Amino acid sequence: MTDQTATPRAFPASAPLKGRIAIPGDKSISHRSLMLSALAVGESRVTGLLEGHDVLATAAAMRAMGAAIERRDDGEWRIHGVGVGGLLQPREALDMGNSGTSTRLLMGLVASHPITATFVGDASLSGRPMGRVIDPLAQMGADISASPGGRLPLMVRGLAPAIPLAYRLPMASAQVKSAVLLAGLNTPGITEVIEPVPTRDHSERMLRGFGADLTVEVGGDGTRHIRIRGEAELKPQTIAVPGDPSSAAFFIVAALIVPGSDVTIANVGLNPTRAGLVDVLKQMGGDIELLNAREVGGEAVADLRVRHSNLKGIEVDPAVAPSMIDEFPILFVAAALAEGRTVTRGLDELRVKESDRLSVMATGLQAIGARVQESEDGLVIDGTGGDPLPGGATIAGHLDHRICMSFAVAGLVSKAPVTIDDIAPVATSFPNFETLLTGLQQ
Ligand SMILES: O=C(O)C1=C[C@@H](OP(=O)(O)O)[C@@H](O)[C@H](O)C1
Ligand SMILES: C=C(OP(=O)(O)O)C(=O)O
Repeated sequence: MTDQTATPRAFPASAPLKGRIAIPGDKSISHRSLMLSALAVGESRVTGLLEGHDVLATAAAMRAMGAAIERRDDGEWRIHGVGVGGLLQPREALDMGNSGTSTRLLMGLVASHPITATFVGDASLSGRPMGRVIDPLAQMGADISASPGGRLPLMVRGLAPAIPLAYRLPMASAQVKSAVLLAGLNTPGITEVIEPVPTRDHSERMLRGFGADLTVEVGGDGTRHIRIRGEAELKPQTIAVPGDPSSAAFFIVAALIVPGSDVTIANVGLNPTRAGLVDVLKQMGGDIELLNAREVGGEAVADLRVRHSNLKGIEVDPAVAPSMIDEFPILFVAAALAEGRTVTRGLDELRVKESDRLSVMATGLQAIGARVQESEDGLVIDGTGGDPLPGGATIAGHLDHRICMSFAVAGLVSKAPVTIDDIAPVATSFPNFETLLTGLQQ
Protein backbone atom coordinates (compact mmCIF):
# COMPACT_ATOMS: atom_id res chain seq x y z
CA MET A 1 0.00 0.00 0.00
CA THR A 2 1.36 3.45 -0.84
CA ASP A 3 1.24 6.09 1.83
CA GLN A 4 -0.48 9.06 0.17
CA THR A 5 0.90 11.47 2.75
CA ALA A 6 4.56 10.44 2.41
CA THR A 7 7.07 13.01 1.19
CA PRO A 8 9.81 11.27 -0.82
CA ARG A 9 13.12 13.08 -1.23
CA ALA A 10 16.07 12.35 -3.53
CA PHE A 11 19.66 13.05 -2.44
CA PRO A 12 22.08 13.27 -5.40
CA ALA A 13 25.89 13.33 -5.42
CA SER A 14 27.21 16.46 -3.73
CA ALA A 15 29.82 19.12 -4.38
CA PRO A 16 32.32 19.53 -1.51
CA LEU A 17 30.66 20.60 1.74
CA LYS A 18 32.14 23.85 3.00
CA GLY A 19 31.33 26.25 5.80
CA ARG A 20 30.27 26.53 9.41
CA ILE A 21 27.00 25.35 10.94
CA ALA A 22 25.41 25.16 14.37
CA ILE A 23 23.25 22.13 14.97
CA PRO A 24 20.12 22.14 17.16
CA GLY A 25 20.05 21.37 20.87
CA ASP A 26 20.63 17.97 22.39
CA LYS A 27 17.47 15.85 22.37
CA SER A 28 18.20 13.99 25.63
CA ILE A 29 19.01 17.20 27.51
CA SER A 30 16.00 18.99 26.01
CA HIS A 31 13.55 16.32 27.21
CA ARG A 32 15.06 16.37 30.69
CA SER A 33 15.12 20.19 30.81
CA LEU A 34 11.38 20.28 30.29
CA MET A 35 10.59 17.44 32.67
CA LEU A 36 12.75 18.65 35.56
CA SER A 37 11.73 22.29 35.10
CA ALA A 38 8.11 21.17 35.18
CA LEU A 39 8.77 19.55 38.57
CA ALA A 40 10.73 22.45 40.08
CA VAL A 41 9.11 25.12 42.25
CA GLY A 42 9.33 28.40 40.33
CA GLU A 43 10.36 29.49 36.84
CA SER A 44 13.13 27.85 34.80
CA ARG A 45 14.55 29.29 31.57
CA VAL A 46 15.89 27.18 28.76
CA THR A 47 17.74 28.34 25.65
CA GLY A 48 18.84 26.16 22.77
CA LEU A 49 15.99 23.71 23.37
CA LEU A 50 15.57 21.28 20.48
CA GLU A 51 12.23 22.08 18.86
CA GLY A 52 11.83 18.70 17.21
CA HIS A 53 8.60 16.71 17.39
CA ASP A 54 9.90 14.35 20.08
CA VAL A 55 10.72 17.18 22.49
CA LEU A 56 7.47 18.99 21.67
CA ALA A 57 5.63 15.79 22.67
CA THR A 58 7.32 16.03 26.07
CA ALA A 59 6.36 19.71 26.36
CA ALA A 60 2.72 18.94 25.55
CA ALA A 61 2.65 16.12 28.09
CA MET A 62 4.11 18.27 30.89
CA ARG A 63 1.54 20.96 30.09
CA ALA A 64 -1.22 18.36 30.21
CA MET A 65 0.01 17.45 33.71
CA GLY A 66 -0.09 21.02 34.98
CA ALA A 67 3.15 22.82 34.11
CA ALA A 68 3.01 26.23 32.43
CA ILE A 69 5.35 26.13 29.45
CA GLU A 70 5.76 28.94 26.95
CA ARG A 71 8.17 29.76 24.17
CA ARG A 72 9.13 33.41 23.85
CA ASP A 73 9.68 35.06 20.49
CA ASP A 74 13.44 35.14 21.09
CA GLY A 75 13.45 31.33 21.34
CA GLU A 76 13.81 31.12 25.12
CA TRP A 77 11.50 28.67 26.88
CA ARG A 78 10.00 29.54 30.28
CA ILE A 79 8.64 26.79 32.47
CA HIS A 80 6.71 27.14 35.72
CA GLY A 81 6.88 23.87 37.58
CA VAL A 82 4.25 22.22 39.77
CA GLY A 83 6.73 20.81 42.33
CA VAL A 84 7.64 17.15 42.85
CA GLY A 85 4.42 15.35 43.78
CA GLY A 86 2.30 18.03 42.11
CA LEU A 87 1.64 16.53 38.68
CA LEU A 88 -2.02 16.65 37.72
CA GLN A 89 -3.97 13.91 36.05
CA PRO A 90 -4.01 14.54 32.29
CA ARG A 91 -7.53 14.74 30.81
CA GLU A 92 -6.60 13.00 27.60
CA ALA A 93 -4.17 10.33 26.46
CA LEU A 94 -0.57 11.58 26.26
CA ASP A 95 0.50 11.42 22.62
CA MET A 96 4.16 10.45 22.56
CA GLY A 97 4.41 10.50 18.76
CA ASN A 98 7.65 8.74 17.77
CA SER A 99 9.52 9.32 21.02
CA GLY A 100 10.79 6.46 23.17
CA THR A 101 12.53 8.86 25.55
CA SER A 102 9.34 10.82 26.25
CA THR A 103 7.37 7.64 26.85
CA ARG A 104 9.76 5.82 29.13
CA LEU A 105 10.81 8.81 31.25
CA LEU A 106 7.26 10.11 31.65
CA MET A 107 6.04 6.63 32.64
CA GLY A 108 8.60 6.91 35.45
CA LEU A 109 7.25 10.27 36.57
CA VAL A 110 3.62 9.17 36.51
CA ALA A 111 4.44 5.92 38.36
CA SER A 112 5.03 7.68 41.69
CA HIS A 113 2.32 10.34 41.42
CA PRO A 114 -1.32 9.73 42.46
CA ILE A 115 -2.53 10.03 38.87
CA THR A 116 -3.41 7.83 35.93
CA ALA A 117 -2.17 8.47 32.40
CA THR A 118 -2.62 6.71 29.08
CA PHE A 119 0.28 6.73 26.63
CA VAL A 120 -0.21 6.43 22.87
CA GLY A 121 2.21 6.78 19.97
CA ASP A 122 2.78 6.28 16.26
CA ALA A 123 3.22 2.93 14.51
CA SER A 124 6.97 2.82 15.18
CA LEU A 125 6.69 3.64 18.89
CA SER A 126 3.75 1.25 19.29
CA GLY A 127 6.04 -1.59 18.20
CA ARG A 128 8.75 -0.87 20.77
CA PRO A 129 9.16 -2.79 24.05
CA MET A 130 7.98 -1.05 27.20
CA GLY A 131 8.32 -4.13 29.45
CA ARG A 132 11.77 -2.88 30.35
CA VAL A 133 10.23 0.05 32.24
CA ILE A 134 7.01 -1.69 33.25
CA ASP A 135 8.99 -4.24 35.31
CA PRO A 136 10.78 -1.84 37.69
CA LEU A 137 7.88 0.63 37.88
CA ALA A 138 5.47 -2.18 38.79
CA GLN A 139 7.90 -3.21 41.54
CA MET A 140 7.63 0.35 42.85
CA GLY A 141 3.87 -0.11 43.03
CA ALA A 142 2.55 1.35 39.79
CA ASP A 143 -0.32 -0.49 38.18
CA ILE A 144 0.36 -0.70 34.45
CA SER A 145 -1.85 -2.26 31.80
CA ALA A 146 -0.17 -2.52 28.43
CA SER A 147 -1.06 -3.82 25.00
CA PRO A 148 0.17 -7.36 24.17
CA GLY A 149 3.95 -7.73 24.37
CA GLY A 150 4.24 -4.78 26.77
CA ARG A 151 3.54 -2.20 24.04
CA LEU A 152 1.64 1.04 23.61
CA PRO A 153 -1.14 2.01 24.07
CA LEU A 154 -0.71 1.51 27.78
CA MET A 155 -2.04 2.97 31.00
CA VAL A 156 -0.02 3.80 34.12
CA ARG A 157 -1.82 4.21 37.44
CA GLY A 158 0.73 5.70 39.79
CA LEU A 159 1.13 4.91 43.47
CA ALA A 160 1.92 7.62 46.02
CA PRO A 161 3.79 7.02 48.17
CA ALA A 162 5.60 4.56 45.92
CA ILE A 163 7.93 1.85 47.19
CA PRO A 164 11.68 2.55 46.90
CA LEU A 165 13.62 0.03 44.88
CA ALA A 166 17.19 -1.08 44.22
CA TYR A 167 17.16 -2.07 40.56
CA ARG A 168 19.93 -3.66 38.52
CA LEU A 169 19.57 -2.74 34.85
CA PRO A 170 19.23 -5.87 32.71
CA MET A 171 20.29 -3.97 29.57
CA ALA A 172 22.37 -0.85 28.86
CA SER A 173 19.58 1.74 28.70
CA ALA A 174 19.64 5.33 29.85
CA GLN A 175 15.88 5.46 29.38
CA VAL A 176 15.25 2.64 31.86
CA LYS A 177 17.76 4.11 34.30
CA SER A 178 16.08 7.51 34.01
CA ALA A 179 12.56 6.12 34.37
CA VAL A 180 13.50 4.56 37.72
CA LEU A 181 15.37 7.66 38.95
CA LEU A 182 12.48 9.92 37.97
CA ALA A 183 10.02 7.62 39.76
CA GLY A 184 12.41 7.82 42.73
CA LEU A 185 12.08 11.61 42.83
CA ASN A 186 8.66 11.37 44.46
CA THR A 187 9.28 8.17 46.41
CA PRO A 188 10.13 8.25 50.13
CA GLY A 189 13.66 7.08 50.99
CA ILE A 190 16.41 5.97 48.63
CA THR A 191 15.83 4.58 45.15
CA GLU A 192 18.90 2.95 43.63
CA VAL A 193 19.80 2.02 40.08
CA ILE A 194 22.69 -0.38 39.61
CA GLU A 195 24.23 0.14 36.20
CA PRO A 196 26.81 -2.48 35.15
CA VAL A 197 27.50 -0.76 31.79
CA PRO A 198 27.57 3.05 31.87
CA THR A 199 25.08 4.87 29.63
CA ARG A 200 24.49 8.58 29.01
CA ASP A 201 24.47 10.33 32.37
CA HIS A 202 22.39 13.45 31.64
CA SER A 203 19.70 12.47 34.16
CA GLU A 204 22.23 12.16 36.96
CA ARG A 205 23.94 15.47 36.12
CA MET A 206 20.70 17.37 35.69
CA LEU A 207 18.92 15.95 38.74
CA ARG A 208 21.90 17.08 40.80
CA GLY A 209 21.89 20.46 39.05
CA PHE A 210 18.23 20.92 40.03
CA GLY A 211 19.16 20.21 43.66
CA ALA A 212 18.19 16.56 44.09
CA ASP A 213 20.22 14.52 46.58
CA LEU A 214 21.81 12.06 44.13
CA THR A 215 25.07 10.15 44.54
CA VAL A 216 27.02 7.94 42.17
CA GLU A 217 29.36 5.31 43.56
CA VAL A 218 31.53 3.37 41.13
CA GLY A 219 32.46 -0.17 42.18
CA GLY A 220 35.79 -1.89 41.46
CA ASP A 221 34.36 -3.54 38.31
CA GLY A 222 33.02 -0.22 37.01
CA THR A 223 29.41 -0.88 38.07
CA ARG A 224 27.69 2.38 38.95
CA HIS A 225 25.39 2.65 41.95
CA ILE A 226 23.16 5.67 41.50
CA ARG A 227 21.11 6.62 44.54
CA ILE A 228 18.47 9.30 44.72
CA ARG A 229 16.72 10.48 47.87
CA GLY A 230 13.06 10.99 47.12
CA GLU A 231 10.50 13.64 48.00
CA ALA A 232 13.05 16.13 46.74
CA GLU A 233 12.44 19.81 46.21
CA LEU A 234 13.82 20.88 42.85
CA LYS A 235 15.02 24.44 42.35
CA PRO A 236 14.38 26.20 39.04
CA GLN A 237 17.36 26.51 36.71
CA THR A 238 18.65 28.49 33.75
CA ILE A 239 19.82 26.01 31.15
CA ALA A 240 21.73 26.46 27.88
CA VAL A 241 21.28 23.23 25.93
CA PRO A 242 24.43 22.25 23.97
CA GLY A 243 24.25 21.07 20.35
CA ASP A 244 23.32 17.42 19.86
CA PRO A 245 26.29 15.15 19.06
CA SER A 246 23.85 12.63 17.58
CA SER A 247 22.70 15.26 15.05
CA ALA A 248 26.25 16.53 14.46
CA ALA A 249 27.13 12.93 13.54
CA PHE A 250 25.45 13.21 10.11
CA PHE A 251 27.51 16.26 9.17
CA ILE A 252 30.72 14.84 10.66
CA VAL A 253 30.41 11.75 8.45
CA ALA A 254 29.20 13.75 5.42
CA ALA A 255 32.27 16.00 5.63
CA LEU A 256 34.59 12.99 6.03
CA ILE A 257 33.25 11.14 2.97
CA VAL A 258 32.36 13.89 0.45
CA PRO A 259 35.68 14.66 -1.32
CA GLY A 260 37.00 18.18 -0.82
CA SER A 261 34.85 18.96 2.24
CA ASP A 262 35.89 21.20 5.13
CA VAL A 263 33.11 21.85 7.66
CA THR A 264 33.07 23.36 11.14
CA ILE A 265 30.23 22.33 13.42
CA ALA A 266 29.83 24.74 16.33
CA ASN A 267 28.85 23.99 19.92
CA VAL A 268 28.74 20.18 19.86
CA GLY A 269 28.08 18.45 23.18
CA LEU A 270 30.89 16.00 23.94
CA ASN A 271 29.85 14.46 27.22
CA PRO A 272 32.09 11.34 27.40
CA THR A 273 29.02 9.10 27.64
CA ARG A 274 27.98 10.41 24.19
CA ALA A 275 31.23 11.00 22.31
CA GLY A 276 32.06 7.47 21.11
CA LEU A 277 31.57 8.23 17.41
CA VAL A 278 34.27 10.90 17.29
CA ASP A 279 36.80 8.46 18.78
CA VAL A 280 35.82 5.66 16.40
CA LEU A 281 35.99 7.92 13.33
CA LYS A 282 39.40 9.18 14.44
CA GLN A 283 40.57 5.55 14.76
CA MET A 284 39.38 5.10 11.16
CA GLY A 285 41.63 7.97 10.11
CA GLY A 286 39.06 10.78 10.22
CA ASP A 287 40.44 14.31 10.38
CA ILE A 288 38.35 15.77 13.22
CA GLU A 289 39.80 18.69 15.13
CA LEU A 290 38.34 19.84 18.45
CA LEU A 291 38.43 23.62 18.71
CA ASN A 292 37.56 25.90 21.57
CA ALA A 293 36.87 23.04 24.01
CA ARG A 294 34.87 24.41 26.94
CA GLU A 295 32.14 23.59 29.45
CA VAL A 296 28.54 24.75 29.08
CA GLY A 297 26.08 24.06 31.90
CA GLY A 298 28.17 21.20 33.27
CA GLU A 299 28.60 19.51 29.86
CA ALA A 300 31.77 19.35 27.72
CA VAL A 301 31.34 21.24 24.44
CA ALA A 302 33.64 21.99 21.47
CA ASP A 303 33.53 23.17 17.87
CA LEU A 304 34.49 20.39 15.46
CA ARG A 305 36.43 21.04 12.26
CA VAL A 306 36.05 18.07 9.94
CA ARG A 307 37.86 17.56 6.64
CA HIS A 308 37.49 14.92 3.97
CA SER A 309 39.60 11.87 4.89
CA ASN A 310 40.54 8.48 3.51
CA LEU A 311 38.84 6.29 6.10
CA LYS A 312 40.05 2.77 6.95
CA GLY A 313 37.84 -0.04 8.19
CA ILE A 314 38.29 -1.17 11.81
CA GLU A 315 36.86 -3.56 14.39
CA VAL A 316 34.68 -1.42 16.60
CA ASP A 317 35.08 -2.30 20.28
CA PRO A 318 31.61 -3.37 21.52
CA ALA A 319 32.34 -1.58 24.82
CA VAL A 320 31.95 1.81 23.10
CA ALA A 321 28.42 0.98 21.87
CA PRO A 322 26.46 2.77 24.63
CA SER A 323 28.43 5.99 24.05
CA MET A 324 27.36 6.11 20.38
CA ILE A 325 24.23 3.98 20.36
CA ASP A 326 22.27 6.32 18.05
CA GLU A 327 25.25 6.90 15.74
CA PHE A 328 25.64 3.39 14.32
CA PRO A 329 23.40 3.96 11.27
CA ILE A 330 25.63 6.83 10.10
CA LEU A 331 28.82 4.97 11.12
CA PHE A 332 27.70 2.16 8.79
CA VAL A 333 27.58 4.70 5.95
CA ALA A 334 31.12 5.86 6.79
CA ALA A 335 32.23 2.20 6.83
CA ALA A 336 30.67 1.63 3.40
CA LEU A 337 33.05 4.29 2.00
CA ALA A 338 36.14 3.23 3.99
CA GLU A 339 38.98 1.12 2.69
CA GLY A 340 38.75 -2.46 3.97
CA ARG A 341 36.47 -4.16 6.44
CA THR A 342 34.58 -2.70 9.40
CA VAL A 343 33.22 -5.15 11.96
CA THR A 344 30.64 -4.23 14.59
CA ARG A 345 29.26 -6.45 17.35
CA GLY A 346 27.24 -6.21 20.55
CA LEU A 347 24.52 -4.05 18.98
CA ASP A 348 21.36 -5.99 19.90
CA GLU A 349 19.80 -2.79 21.27
CA LEU A 350 19.72 -1.38 17.72
CA ARG A 351 16.95 -3.83 16.92
CA VAL A 352 14.50 -2.09 19.30
CA LYS A 353 14.93 1.54 18.24
CA GLU A 354 12.51 3.44 15.95
CA SER A 355 13.19 0.57 13.51
CA ASP A 356 15.39 -2.53 13.58
CA ARG A 357 18.42 -0.45 12.68
CA LEU A 358 20.66 -3.44 11.94
CA SER A 359 18.32 -5.02 9.44
CA VAL A 360 17.07 -1.76 7.89
CA MET A 361 20.62 -0.43 7.41
CA ALA A 362 21.87 -3.74 5.98
CA THR A 363 18.99 -3.96 3.48
CA GLY A 364 19.25 -0.30 2.45
CA LEU A 365 23.03 -0.31 2.07
CA GLN A 366 22.83 -3.47 -0.03
CA ALA A 367 20.17 -1.79 -2.20
CA ILE A 368 22.57 1.06 -3.01
CA GLY A 369 25.40 -1.32 -3.81
CA ALA A 370 27.39 -1.55 -0.56
CA ARG A 371 28.86 -4.88 0.55
CA VAL A 372 27.25 -5.66 3.90
CA GLN A 373 26.60 -8.79 5.94
CA GLU A 374 24.20 -8.78 8.87
CA SER A 375 24.98 -10.91 11.92
CA GLU A 376 22.84 -11.44 15.00
CA ASP A 377 24.26 -8.40 16.78
CA GLY A 378 26.13 -6.31 14.23
CA LEU A 379 27.11 -5.62 10.63
CA VAL A 380 30.26 -6.47 8.70
CA ILE A 381 30.90 -3.93 5.94
CA ASP A 382 33.49 -4.03 3.16
CA GLY A 383 33.99 -0.45 2.03
CA THR A 384 34.63 1.01 -1.42
CA GLY A 385 37.88 2.72 -0.39
CA GLY A 386 36.40 6.10 -1.23
CA ASP A 387 34.81 5.23 -4.59
CA PRO A 388 31.19 6.35 -4.90
CA LEU A 389 28.44 3.83 -4.20
CA PRO A 390 26.15 2.90 -7.14
CA GLY A 391 23.08 4.39 -5.34
CA GLY A 392 19.89 4.64 -7.38
CA ALA A 393 17.48 2.95 -4.96
CA THR A 394 14.49 4.11 -2.94
CA ILE A 395 15.00 3.43 0.75
CA ALA A 396 12.20 2.67 3.19
CA GLY A 397 12.79 4.90 6.21
CA HIS A 398 10.42 2.96 8.52
CA LEU A 399 9.46 6.14 10.43
CA ASP A 400 13.06 6.30 11.67
CA HIS A 401 14.73 9.73 11.48
CA ARG A 402 18.23 8.33 11.80
CA ILE A 403 17.69 5.89 8.91
CA CYS A 404 16.38 8.75 6.72
CA MET A 405 19.35 11.02 7.49
CA SER A 406 21.91 8.22 7.12
CA PHE A 407 20.71 7.42 3.60
CA ALA A 408 20.49 11.11 2.73
CA VAL A 409 24.23 11.30 3.52
CA ALA A 410 24.87 8.10 1.52
CA GLY A 411 23.22 9.81 -1.47
CA LEU A 412 25.86 12.56 -1.36
CA VAL A 413 28.51 9.97 -2.31
CA SER A 414 26.46 7.84 -4.74
CA LYS A 415 26.55 7.83 -8.56
CA ALA A 416 22.75 7.82 -8.87
CA PRO A 417 20.58 9.66 -6.31
CA VAL A 418 19.37 7.85 -3.20
CA THR A 419 15.68 8.47 -2.56
CA ILE A 420 14.13 8.33 0.92
CA ASP A 421 10.50 7.18 0.70
CA ASP A 422 9.38 9.70 3.34
CA ILE A 423 11.60 12.48 4.70
CA ALA A 424 9.07 13.67 7.32
CA PRO A 425 10.51 11.65 10.28
CA VAL A 426 13.66 13.80 10.21
CA ALA A 427 11.65 16.49 12.04
CA THR A 428 11.47 14.34 15.16
CA SER A 429 15.09 15.21 16.04
CA PHE A 430 16.55 17.53 13.39
CA PRO A 431 13.99 19.83 11.72
CA ASN A 432 16.57 21.94 9.83
CA PHE A 433 18.72 19.06 8.60
CA GLU A 434 18.04 19.73 4.90
CA THR A 435 18.47 23.51 5.25
CA LEU A 436 21.89 23.07 6.87
CA LEU A 437 22.93 20.56 4.23
CA THR A 438 21.94 22.85 1.37
CA GLY A 439 23.81 25.74 3.02
CA LEU A 440 27.05 23.73 3.04
CA GLN A 441 26.64 22.87 -0.66
CA GLN A 442 26.66 26.50 -1.86
O1 LIG B 1 17.92 8.59 27.58
C1 LIG B 1 17.90 9.09 26.45
O2 LIG B 1 17.70 10.32 26.25
C2 LIG B 1 18.14 8.21 25.29
C3 LIG B 1 18.64 6.95 25.49
C4 LIG B 1 18.92 5.99 24.42
O3 LIG B 1 17.92 5.01 24.42
P1 LIG B 1 18.03 3.64 25.30
O4 LIG B 1 17.96 3.97 26.72
O5 LIG B 1 16.84 2.83 24.85
O6 LIG B 1 19.34 3.03 24.88
C5 LIG B 1 18.94 6.66 23.05
O7 LIG B 1 18.89 5.68 22.04
C6 LIG B 1 17.82 7.65 22.88
O8 LIG B 1 17.91 8.30 21.63
C7 LIG B 1 17.86 8.73 23.94
C1 LIG C 1 16.35 5.97 19.78
C2 LIG C 1 16.09 7.27 19.63
O1 LIG C 1 15.12 7.98 20.29
P1 LIG C 1 13.89 7.52 21.19
O2 LIG C 1 14.25 6.23 21.87
O3 LIG C 1 13.66 8.65 22.12
O4 LIG C 1 12.71 7.34 20.26
C3 LIG C 1 16.91 8.09 18.70
O5 LIG C 1 16.72 9.31 18.71
O6 LIG C 1 17.74 7.57 17.92
